[in-house]
Amino acid sequence: MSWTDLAMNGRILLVDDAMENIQILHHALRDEHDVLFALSGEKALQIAHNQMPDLILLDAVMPGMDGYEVCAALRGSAAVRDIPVIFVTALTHPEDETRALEAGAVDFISKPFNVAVVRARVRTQLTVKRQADAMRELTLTDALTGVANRRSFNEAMDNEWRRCTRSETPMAVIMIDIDHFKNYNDAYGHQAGDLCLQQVSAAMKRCAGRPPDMLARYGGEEFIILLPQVGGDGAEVVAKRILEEVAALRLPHAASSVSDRVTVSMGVASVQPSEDIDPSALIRAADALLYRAKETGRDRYCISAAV
Ligand SMILES: Nc1nc2c(ncn2[C@@H]2O[C@H](COP(=O)(O)OP(=O)(O)OP(=O)(O)O)[C@@H](O)[C@H]2O)c(=O)[nH]1
Repeated sequence: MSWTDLAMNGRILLVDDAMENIQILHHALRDEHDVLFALSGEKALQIAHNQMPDLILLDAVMPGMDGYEVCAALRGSAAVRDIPVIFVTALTHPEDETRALEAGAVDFISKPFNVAVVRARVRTQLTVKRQADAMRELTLTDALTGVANRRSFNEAMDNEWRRCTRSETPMAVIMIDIDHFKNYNDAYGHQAGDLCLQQVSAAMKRCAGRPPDMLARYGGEEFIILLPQVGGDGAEVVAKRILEEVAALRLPHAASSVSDRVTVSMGVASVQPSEDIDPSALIRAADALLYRAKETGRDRYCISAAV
């Protein structure tokens, strides 16, 4: 994506209780962006959650929920916290501007607005937002395999742990390690090793692809799968599928004592999350079971009922 593209084709949500203001802004932005609108703060929050706009242009003074309250509500919700907000308002005092910025707005446009200025400011904020998104993506993704990294996994684990505690649903994790991977590198070279990691991770991703599931690279050749709202039985189905998918890759591994193909070992653990248990206990349990899978012959999974 070029620098110019970064500033175009955004999804912009216009929030104003006066339809004529929406119309002017819509007219100004529709050629460059996909424009949504809401006539109240309440509706704006609903659309923000459902449509995930890239940017919100928000009127400060509205009946019912005003712009400051909408901004605070957006900042309080993890799902929409990062959507930038530009205040658009007839208020002209520096205190109004300060209040908007303190509420979390990234910019402030005064009414009556100049269409060219609005367009330019929207382009700027869209570019900043997209750069921030790309940066976030980089910090949460493993560069070699494209799957989540350990940091991203830890974040998801904490969030899902809380969610499963609240909803009283179980959680499972599968710790996965490629068998005799050191020998693989030694036999085929580091580049082939990298390719193997990419192929095995892609195969595993196909096995746990439901929205809350997460595959992450946990260490060098160690991966972990987070399965929220899944118990031991469900996790075992995923583990079996992984054995099959990795076998189906048919990647030669002449330096393995287990098979002439690349294989994996897994530890599968599940638990009913609660505030009394630390999420790390589940990971430790999966790790111990992975160790047992290695000890008892590799190319298999070991599972325990619950932590
Ligand atoms: N090619 C490649 N190799 C990696 C990468 N990260 C870690 N490794 C290698 O993975 C190997 C891990 O080896 P060990 O932990 O000794 O285990 P193993 O050989 O897989 O043996 P078992 O786990 O007991 O089956 C080491 O040789 C690391 O250098 C990577 O990004 N690319």
